[in-house]
Amino acid sequence: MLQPRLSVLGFRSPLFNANLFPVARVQYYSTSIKSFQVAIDGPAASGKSTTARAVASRLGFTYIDSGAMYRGLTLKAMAWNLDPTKDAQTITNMASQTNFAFRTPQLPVDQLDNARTAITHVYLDGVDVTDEIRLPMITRAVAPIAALPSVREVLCSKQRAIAEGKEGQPPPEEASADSEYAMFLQEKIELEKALFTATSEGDFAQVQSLKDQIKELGDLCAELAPKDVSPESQVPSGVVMDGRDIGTNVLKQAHLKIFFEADPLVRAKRRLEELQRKQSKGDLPDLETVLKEIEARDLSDRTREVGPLLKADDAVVVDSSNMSLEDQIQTTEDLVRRKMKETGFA
Ligand SMILES: Nc1ncnc2c1ncn2[C@@H]1O[C@H](COP(=O)(O)OP(=O)(O)O)[C@@H](O)[C@H]1O
Ligand SMILES: Nc1ccn([C@@H]2O[C@H](COP(=O)(O)OP(=O)(O)O)[C@@H](O)[C@H]2O)c(=O)n1
Repeated sequence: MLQPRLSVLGFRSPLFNANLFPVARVQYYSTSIKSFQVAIDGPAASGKSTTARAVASRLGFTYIDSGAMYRGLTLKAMAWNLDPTKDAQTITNMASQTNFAFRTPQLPVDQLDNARTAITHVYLDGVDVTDEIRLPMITRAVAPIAALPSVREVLCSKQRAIAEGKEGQPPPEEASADSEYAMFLQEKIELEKALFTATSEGDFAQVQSLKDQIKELGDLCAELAPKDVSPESQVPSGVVMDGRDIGTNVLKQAHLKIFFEADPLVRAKRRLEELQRKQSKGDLPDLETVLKEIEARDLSDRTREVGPLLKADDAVVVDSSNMSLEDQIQTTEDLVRRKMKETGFA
């Protein structure tokens, strides 16, 4: 059973937009505009997200972090005290009903420091969960949820929709809190927070009552959500998506596929350095623990039946064990630019 320890999860300021409840949206898609697609896969801490984000930023492409979606769903499942061995269907329904969105701030693209420290904001139903989804308890719990075939089906289809610009628009930076819709949404988020606390305290009467209220408010918000979007402008000129099964499954037709490799010990050292950078105080694991966790997650990711971590036959392998981050980014950017020329995109 997943243990929630939910008191540490604090939702931050809610932001609002038209895309929080996709059921209420009117959508018009253009099929004539096609993006250049780059699929990046590889094991944990091989440099996928840092490189993918930097390259996307240099090329003006959209970056999609598929792992953040599995992490986000894990966060939500833990908040509702769900167990992947027993509650697969509920977790799958939760995945379908969740709106996932990203925002990567545009930073000067030539500075390596920016590449190292840049973050992509991740929104679950309009709520910024960027920090919460990186908590070690989420990292430890994500693999069994990501192994559920029905969950993968839902999230992979959402990932394709985001790549095509049909979903995943982030909430506006300036939230407009004056509409009735925004007011109800704010209330719903407050109740979600109360639900986290009630679940962690085992107050089951309160949990049930909160769930009922959240459901009612959710229905109301879905009705009131602004329905007009202009999807034509949402189709990105290019996308870089990273994960485990992007080249083999999600974006099988990607124009370029890259598979990052790196020695497990090198990856563990990088992850530990990252933890040290982010977390100046508190309990830091030792190198051996980080290495063990990385190896366990790699094994689970490589051996699951659906969507395993696998190099696509047509993927270019980049082993970054002895590469600086700068070299890894430059090598990837060069591969993308070359392929864009070959395929008539540049
Ligand atoms: N080639 C590299 N050299 C040194 N550090 C790297 C390199 N690639 C990535 N890193 C660092 O390693 C850590 C893990 O990289 P990340 O992009 O999060 O990996 P992934 O997305 O594959 O899990 C980050 O702190 C990143 O800055
Ligand atoms: N396309 C993907 C991406 C991530 N995942 C799962 O989500 C977990 C977290 O992905 P991540 O990319 O955030 O992980 P890190 O490599 O950054 O540690 C992975 O260990 C996989 O179990 C997946 O199954 N398929």
